[in-house]
Amino acid sequence: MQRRRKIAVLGTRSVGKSSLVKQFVENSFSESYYPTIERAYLKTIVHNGVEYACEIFDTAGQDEFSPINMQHTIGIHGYVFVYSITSPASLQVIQIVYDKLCDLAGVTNIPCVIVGTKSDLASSRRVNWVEGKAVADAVNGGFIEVSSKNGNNVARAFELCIDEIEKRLKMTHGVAQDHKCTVM
Ligand SMILES: Nc1nc2c(ncn2[C@@H]2O[C@H](COP(=O)(O)OP(=O)(O)OP(=O)(O)O)[C@@H](O)[C@H]2O)c(=O)[nH]1
Repeated sequence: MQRRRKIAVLGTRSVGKSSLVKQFVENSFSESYYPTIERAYLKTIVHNGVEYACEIFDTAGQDEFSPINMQHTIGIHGYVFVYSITSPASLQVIQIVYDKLCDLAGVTNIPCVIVGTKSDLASSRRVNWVEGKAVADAVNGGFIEVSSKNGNNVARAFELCIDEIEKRLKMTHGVAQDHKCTVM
């Protein structure tokens, strides 16, 4: 049976959210930067022998002052929080956005994966692997570094998000079901 999973991709501006989603869904990458308004993508994947119909919401960038859009909470099963390995500030924003989401939802934990993008830009790296992993550990989420330019680890990032969602559904329902793990 196919399972439907809704995933929201959050993170500050220009970290590579759209590039990550487009590489995953369309296997394409562009060096150009077009600020995102908001867009949903559909992609079906098979992971651990189960078919998942994923609805992926690519959001406009948030910063530490952005209010959380309610559309980013209702019906969402899990989150991909994106920062760039070239920007320490973008990693800090993740913790802030995560805390705001938890406050809004009245929960202490949200199924998520922390994704460090632009891993191909080794000479511009300003956030090391350990620093990214520490934030992921603090929010109890998965962690991975990816390059949307060369495709490295992109699919794995979404599989890790599915893993976190399934873990949560098993905890709340005893067995992974098609329920929405609505954080509201
Ligand atoms: N080298 C490299 N560049 C990347 C990578 N991912 C994104 N970029 C570049 O970074 C810039 C911003 O990427 P976007 O995907 O538009 O970023 P975004 O987070 O969706 O931006 P907003 O819509 O403003 O929130 C673009 O010029 C991309 O080409 C990557 O993995 N490697």
